[in-house]
Amino acid sequence: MSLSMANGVKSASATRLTRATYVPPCRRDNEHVASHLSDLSLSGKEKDPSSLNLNGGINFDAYEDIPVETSGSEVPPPVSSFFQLDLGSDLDTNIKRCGYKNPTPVQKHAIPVIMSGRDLMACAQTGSGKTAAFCLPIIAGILKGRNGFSEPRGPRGSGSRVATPVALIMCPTRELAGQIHDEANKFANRTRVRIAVAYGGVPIYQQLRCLERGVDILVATPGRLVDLIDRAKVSLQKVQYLTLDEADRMLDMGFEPTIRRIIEQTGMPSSPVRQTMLFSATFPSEIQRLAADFLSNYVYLTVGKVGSSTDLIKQNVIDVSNMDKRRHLIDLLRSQSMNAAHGVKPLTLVFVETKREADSLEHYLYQNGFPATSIHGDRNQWEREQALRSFKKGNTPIMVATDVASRGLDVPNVAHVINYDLPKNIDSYVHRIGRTGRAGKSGLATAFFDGTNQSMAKALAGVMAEAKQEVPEWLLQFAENSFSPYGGRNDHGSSDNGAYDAYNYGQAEGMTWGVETYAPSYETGNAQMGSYEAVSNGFGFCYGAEPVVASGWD
Ligand SMILES: Nc1ncnc2c1ncn2[C@@H]1O[C@H](COP(=O)(O)OP(=O)(O)OP(=O)(O)O)[C@@H](O)[C@H]1O
Repeated sequence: MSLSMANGVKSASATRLTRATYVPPCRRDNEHVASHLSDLSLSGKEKDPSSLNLNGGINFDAYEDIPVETSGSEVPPPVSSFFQLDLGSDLDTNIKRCGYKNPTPVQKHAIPVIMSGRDLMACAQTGSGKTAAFCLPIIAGILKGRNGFSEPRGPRGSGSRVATPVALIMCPTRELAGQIHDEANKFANRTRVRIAVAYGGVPIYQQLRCLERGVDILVATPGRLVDLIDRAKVSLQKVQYLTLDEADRMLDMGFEPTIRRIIEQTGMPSSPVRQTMLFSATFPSEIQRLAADFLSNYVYLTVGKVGSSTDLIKQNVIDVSNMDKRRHLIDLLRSQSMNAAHGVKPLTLVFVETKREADSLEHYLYQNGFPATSIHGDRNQWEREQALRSFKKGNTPIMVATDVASRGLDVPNVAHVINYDLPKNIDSYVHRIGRTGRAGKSGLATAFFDGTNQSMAKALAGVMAEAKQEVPEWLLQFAENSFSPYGGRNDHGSSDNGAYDAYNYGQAEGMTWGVETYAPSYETGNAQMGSYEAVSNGFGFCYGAEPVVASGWD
């Protein structure tokens, strides 16, 4: 926690409020929520949530104040427009087609670094465009024959049955892999760059068929990749670009030995022949070891503050007893829908602790006239994809979710995230609320705080203060009385499952990156479901398929 946050908490007035004396300002909260949602500036065209094109309406001024720090020698300067990047006419066209007018801060800084051939360790806030930050320069590099390769790799026409991608993007979950694959395909549209995705839980033969057509960029989860290598269906000997996305989470999930094996024992060219990019939200010592082992002369880029949320998200916390939560939720949703601009039903994501509660709350909402769906680990893949599709289209504008939906899920129009049950650690909170307020849009996050959440008070107050949010006096009082300084983090600021942020790490371990800031907001591992490379119906890994993608929920 930053000094300013800590001070903010400590400087709270000494008035002690107890739960018995405190009266939750429910009505005021609901009015506040409703007015905020009606301010979310939906234009006429955006009345139908499924038709929203948020990319065109990005408020880039919102990013102007974000602190950006770089360290490393001779860091290539940032650009201010995509065209300055000289990505090539195909990519310029595709960027326009995607509706991207200007690069986001992480893109402004990271793309020139990657295009210059340097290794990169980058960290940026949720929803700030990290995927394009690594996809665009890789595709441009392949098209331009940078790093000595101008031809697509793989079996196509080569007589070989072994796919030999020139770029490998590794990530922890099948949903994230699908999402990256989808994004990369948009950028590579009508170019000769071929992109495939491979993840576990689905029959491997479908993926093999795609790989046999030849692949330049392979997006993969570690387990399935090892399987493909062992079957001699993929060779990494030609890999020139290696990206580890959500690297910290892969480590949390126990993938380190697998990742090390893939990088060190499969014939992949070593650094600096190979260019390596590491995208991570937090910087535990394992990540630094990984960086030291696999990156050379790298640039370290940070956009935003460690473990913090973007101030695009209006955070609201309401003291409500466990017994009153349902009634309060209904009140909240009712006033939200009554006040919603132009009758728009804002997409609302409600996070709960357990799968059972997700089912039960979905049912309860339906009974009370709120079309809702749910997403959690006990639902099969078809149900999950259905739920997500229905949510995205606004048919069921409320989705009740467990933590499986907290990370990476990119549903552009989520207007409101409600932490019906607060998570156990603050990282998770930051990831959850990061499902709204994406790509320069504003969003709203409401947390229900009850007596069982006292250990979260200090961290929650800190995250709110850091994002320039108004912290209620009663929360500051809880924070003062709280025993846990980090809200589920251990003494080093680490979340329960191991990762911690550079800021806390820097304080605890004397780390000097030359910056005081950093890290965006990924949550760390979620043990709710056993497998992270779980089942899919097979959509999404052949070209032209239209996958329902969402990362981070498994
Ligand atoms: N330059 C841009 N202009 C407009 N929209 C953009 C731009 N870059 C990215 N986006 C859009 O912003 C959204 C968020 O991007 P992305 O999913 O890459 O964020 P992220 O930083 O990886 O988020 P998370 O940390 O939650 O995974 C996506 O819908 C993406 O299409």
